[in-house]
This record gives sequence, C-alpha cells and structure tokens, in this order.
Amino acid sequence: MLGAIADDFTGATDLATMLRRSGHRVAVVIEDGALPAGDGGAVDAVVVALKTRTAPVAEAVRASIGALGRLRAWGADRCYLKYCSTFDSTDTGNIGPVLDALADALDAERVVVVPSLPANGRTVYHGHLFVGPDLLENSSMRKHPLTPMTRSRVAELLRPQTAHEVAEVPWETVRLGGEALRSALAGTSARYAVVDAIEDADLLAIGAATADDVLVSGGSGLALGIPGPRRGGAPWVAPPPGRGAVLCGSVSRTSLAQVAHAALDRPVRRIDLDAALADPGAEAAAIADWVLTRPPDTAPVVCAARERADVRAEVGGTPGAVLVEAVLADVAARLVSSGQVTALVVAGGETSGAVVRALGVGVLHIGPELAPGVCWATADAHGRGIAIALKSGNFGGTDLFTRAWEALR
Ligand SMILES: Nc1ncnc2c1ncn2[C@@H]1O[C@H](COP(=O)(O)OP(=O)(O)OP(=O)(O)O)[C@@H](O)[C@H]1O
Ligand SMILES: O=C(O)[C@@H](O)C(=O)CO
Repeated sequence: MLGAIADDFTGATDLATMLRRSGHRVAVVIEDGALPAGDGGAVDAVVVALKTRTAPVAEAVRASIGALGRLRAWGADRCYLKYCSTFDSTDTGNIGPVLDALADALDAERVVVVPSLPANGRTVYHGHLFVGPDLLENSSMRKHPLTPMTRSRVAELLRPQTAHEVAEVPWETVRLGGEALRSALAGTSARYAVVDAIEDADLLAIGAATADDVLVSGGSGLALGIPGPRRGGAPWVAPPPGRGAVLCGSVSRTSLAQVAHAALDRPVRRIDLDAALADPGAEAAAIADWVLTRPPDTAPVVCAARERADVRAEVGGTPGAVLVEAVLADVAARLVSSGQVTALVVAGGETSGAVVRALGVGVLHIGPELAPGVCWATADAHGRGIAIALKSGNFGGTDLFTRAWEALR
C-alpha cells in the first residue's frame, strides 16, 4: 500500500498516471477529501493532492504531515513525496522542510531525491537537472514568476532548504543496476541522495534499490520503478456522454501552442480581463453561455491568453492571475451544473487547483493516459459524474486539446 503526497494537483495526476502504468490501482484524493477503502478495497495506491508548492513553509509542512497521518491510517506502509520534475522551489523551501518533516515522522535514515522524468525530457546527469537539452537554469523555468530556477545542480538547490547532508550518486553507479545502487546508497551517511537518471531503465534500477525504503521522493518518473500488484481493478468507466470543453489558464509555451493548434478547427475564446474586473460573475456567465451555444461536438477552448503579450500582471490593481482563476473556476462550475458538459480538460497547475476546488471534487478515479503525465479521471462534482483531465503547463503534444476526446468515445 503506497501513500503519496503531491505538492500540486496536476502533479498528483501526473504521479497517478505513472503509478497506473507500473501496475497500481490508484486514486487521487483532493486535499482533505475522504480516502477510499483501505486493504482489500479498490485501490492499492493513494495520492493526496495538496496545493503546497508555494505555500508558506509552515503551512506546507503541516498539510504534508496531516496527509501522511491520513495515509498511514488508510494503510500505507510506504510514502512517496512528489514534487515537480523541475524541482520548483526556492532557497527557503518547500521541498527540504517537507522532506525533513516526513523523514523524521517515518524514521527514514536515507531518502532518494529523483526529479527525473525522461518521457518529458527531464533528466539528471552528474547531479545536474536538464530540461530537454538545456540545463534547468537555461530553460524557461529561469523566469518562473514564483519559483525561478537559476541553478541546475539538484544538491545545490536542496542544501539551502535542509540542515541535513545531501550526497550525489552518479549515473555510472545507477547503470550497474539495483543491487550495486543499493550498496552505494547503504554506504552513504547523508540523509538525502540525489540519484542520476537519464532513461527509464535508470528509474527501474532506483526503484529496485529503494524497494525497502519507507520514504522516497521525486518527480513522477520514479513511480515507473515501483511495481504495483497488477491486480485487475474495477474497469474505468467514462462519464455519461455530453459536451466537452477546455479551460486553459496556463500561459506556458506548450499550452499556447496547444491553444493555437485547437484554434485551427474549433472555437476559441479568450477571457476579457477588463470585463472580468468589472463583473467576474457576468464574464463567467457570458463565457459559459458561449460554450453551451457552440456546436455540441466541437469541445471549444476558453483560454486566458493567446500569446504572452496577453498576460497582465495586474488589471485595475487586481492581479491578472486572480481574475483568470476566478473566472475559469466559475465557468467550470456553470458548465458542469448545466448538466450538458461532462468532460473538461484543464490546463495549468494553479488553474487546476482553482477549478477542482470550485467543482467540489473529493476523489479522482484515474483513467486512460493522454500523454506522459496527463490522464482522464472521473470525479463526482457536486453530485454530477464528470471526466476531467488536469494538464501540467509544459506537458502534452500540440494536439492534446483536440485529441483528448478520442479516449472518451
Ligand atoms: N492573461 C493573463 N494575465 C494574468 N495572469 C494570467 C493570464 N493568463 C493566465 N494567468 C495566470 O497564470 C497562471 C498560470 O499558472 P498555472 O499553474 O495555471 O499554469 P502553468 O504554470 O503553465 O502550469 P504548471 O504549474 O502545471 O506548470 C495562473 O495563475 C493564471 O491565472
Ligand atoms: O513533475 C512535473 O513536472 C509536473 O507533475 C508538475 O508538477 C508541474 O507542475
């Protein structure tokens, strides 16, 4: 029984997608939603989705320890802390403090640190994190508004966040396989070990070497090395047929390209931020009405920006992001309560948090994969069954917003 704690909602479904691939029956519990039945129940892995990536440190630690307690009561005998594959954090936290608190609570002597997700171009070699061919510090993450990543060596990123020692295990050791890696890890006195991984085989070796560890940590890639029981669970059941819509609050390069691709053959509408400032409820109502009056099989796209120039730090003194999140959350609630929309693709971690909260979702039942780290899930939204796919900003192919629907037919 694996209990995982993710520091954002899209990261939680990313991890659940990978756990499903490695043979787990997995559910994602939103914040303090009810956990599913324990041993003998329908799942053998639970991911608790938190919104702690950029929360104040004390709040992130408190929420994570709270989630750990609930997971242990559910029956978890191992814990996985999921953070971003680009190690999104600052010198003051939150990855180090949360790891310290979990390791103390679990009496973990040593914890691996494995951000790698090769399927999406995140690799670690000689301790340096790469995004595709670029060092992390030279990727678009350098300019991230909340967690700008200006260094690439994972140990250097973690050290300011913890008083414990941080060691590095090079790829030359990882490639020797699980047993050699286990011995190397046993030989280090450091609490944390950043382990290189440049391809999935490395993640399998790390998984094997840490099979007895009570706490592991990483992006979602490490889940590929944690085999599940492969018991056939209840089959995933798509929601009742209905309209679909995309709600995109992400303004990452990938998301903007996905919006541009969708615009080639379906309606796209951008939120009017000035109208949203004047009356957010009216702007959301107008957008929801627009969605519901498009041809039923078009899956229109509502977005916050078509290009980077559309991004406004503030609108009449209100942060643009606050308006975007309020409108998209309200649009989602209106579409679902209309009873006509039964499937939503939501793009962006912050956006997903706002939408999922507005829909009152407690549990996501993981379904088919749309791209590495992106999947459909079913959920109960205030009594209505829906399918929802939470997409991390940088994940998915250009055609994700147009092809996602095929998996529901
Ligand atoms: N036009 C805009 N003006 C101001 N803020 C915007 C605008 N469009 C989007 N935003 C804000 O930008 C933020 C995008 O963050 P979000 O986490 O949703 O996407 P992301 O960072 O691409 O995804 P991820 O966290 O999964 O990598 C949101 O808070 C959103 O409200
Ligand atoms: O690990 C990743 O890159 C994603 O799951 C994520 O957390 C992006 O916000």
